[in-house]
Amino acid sequence: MTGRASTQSIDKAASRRSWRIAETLSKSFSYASAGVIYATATQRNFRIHLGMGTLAFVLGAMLHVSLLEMAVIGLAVALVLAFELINTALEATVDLIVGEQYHRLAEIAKDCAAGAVLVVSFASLVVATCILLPPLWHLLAAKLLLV
Ligand SMILES: Nc1ncnc2c1ncn2[C@@H]1O[C@H](COP(=O)(O)OP(=O)(O)OP(=O)(O)O)[C@@H](O)[C@H]1O
Repeated sequence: MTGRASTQSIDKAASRRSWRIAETLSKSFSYASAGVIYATATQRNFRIHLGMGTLAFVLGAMLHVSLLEMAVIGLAVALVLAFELINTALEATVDLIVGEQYHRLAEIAKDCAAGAVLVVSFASLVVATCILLPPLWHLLAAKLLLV
């Protein structure tokens, strides 16, 4: 079997097992948007990260950081939000499998997924601080010296 033929047969097998499939690109986009809307509506941490990300963008704009620095902040914020979405997906999958029962492996899976979010959140905070703190410090120092 060629590579393409085997990919097609895997796709067919996967679609047979799915309750619903995205037949068009626009439907695929709308299902993905539904995931983001769900996380925003139900996940407190997602909302906190969204707020922090917005704050970083506003600060960046106010401090006139370069376009490249804004792009780095954007990537850092997107990374945290994407990890939060994956964490939410994993939590839902674990709950689907074990329900309300305690299972040590469910605990490990959820704790590790939350740990992954913590690691990227911390790294993104360091990145944003490295970019925003020097100009913020200059601005505050200039204001204090003028007073
Ligand atoms: N079925 C389970 N078996 C064992 N431990 C579990 C189970 N479900 C949850 N836990 C434990 O409870 C913690 C919180 O689980 P929960 O599903 O509420 O995640 P959460 O608080 O929504 O996580 P996050 O803050 O990352 O969104 C998990 O990190 C895990 O330690």
